[in-house]
Amino acid sequence: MGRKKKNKPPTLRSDLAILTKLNLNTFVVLTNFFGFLLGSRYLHDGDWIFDGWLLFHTILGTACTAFGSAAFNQLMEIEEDARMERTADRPLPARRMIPVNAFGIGWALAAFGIIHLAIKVNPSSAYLAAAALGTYVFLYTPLKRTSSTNTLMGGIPGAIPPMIGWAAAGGNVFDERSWFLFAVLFLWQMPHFIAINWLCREEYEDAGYVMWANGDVSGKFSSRLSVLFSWAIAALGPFAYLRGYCDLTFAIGGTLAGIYMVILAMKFGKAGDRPAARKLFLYTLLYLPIGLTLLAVSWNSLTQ
Ligand code: HEM
Ligand SMILES: CC(C)=CCC/C(C)=C/CC/C(C)=C/COP(=O)(O)OP(=O)(O)O
Repeated sequence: MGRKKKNKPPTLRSDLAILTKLNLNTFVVLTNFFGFLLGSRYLHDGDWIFDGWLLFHTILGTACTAFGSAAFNQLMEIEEDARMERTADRPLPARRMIPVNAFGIGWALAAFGIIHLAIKVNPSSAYLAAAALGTYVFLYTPLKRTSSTNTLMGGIPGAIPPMIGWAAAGGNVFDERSWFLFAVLFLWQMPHFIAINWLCREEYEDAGYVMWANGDVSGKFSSRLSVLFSWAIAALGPFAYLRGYCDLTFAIGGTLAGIYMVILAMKFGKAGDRPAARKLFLYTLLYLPIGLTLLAVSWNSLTQ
């Protein structure tokens, strides 16, 4: 997310990509897309045909809201970001962008995103996007300075985008399947972040953040937590199958993909070193497209 190696001189374009956390939010859009796909398949006899324009408006609105929320998050953490090597070269701490400009960009993007969803998609998708922005900016971001529960709270905005997609496709937000999508993303974020958190723990400590990995030199605590959440991820396969959400493809494939995460989390605990933690982090990034694709091909429709 931040630029660590200064291979190329920063440009306005690269600074905007950092301010909006383009890489991370590309994945957010991916989960949004899968939510839409699963909602459409569920409501339309398992058909792969869906409304392309509705999908376009959903992705545009969600992406802009997420980009705007990233700018607000960075506006609130200028001093902390300046103290961490990973984030020191972001445009605000590096003073290449003045806060008022970032504020304007954040406002314009977030307001456009939410209003666009409300007008072009539906009110529930707009409410969900506003809830994601609110929990990210007003709950998670300030909590990083005071409580390690911040990671659980950060899981909330990260898990809402697939629900936005589901609701945009016409799915009921309160349907158990919509909450299942929330659970997939919520659980996934834990090993994903625990690995990064451990890798950057000294920086987080120096910046004054209260995180799970603070003081965990051996990595044992971080590993135990990631093993626990990875087992929960593996259990999503049988759970979805038994609830009738999907067929055996995700039941088996999703479970195996989750078990591999358990193995990597255990190996990280044994080795307690950076390569093992990095492997776990990279695998979490791989799991997401694999797990969501398996879920999409496996997904049952309302009439099945
Ligand atoms: C509790 C929630 C989350 C936290 C605290 C978190 C934190 C982070 C951090 C600190 C990095 C940067 C690693 C680095 O600079 O080397 C990162 C990378 C990444 N995260 Fe997350 N993340 C969370 C949720 C998500 C979600 C919901 C997604 C998307 C679905 C996501 C996708 C990514 C991707 C694609 C990267 C790698 C790209 C990059 O480093 O720019 N994360 N995450
Ligand atoms: C529609 C909408 C608003 C979606 C929001 C999706 C979203 C951005 C989720 C946030 C996930 C998260 C807590 C990332 C870590 O941020 P961090 O700020 O701790 O990372 P950093 O240390 O790199 O700044």
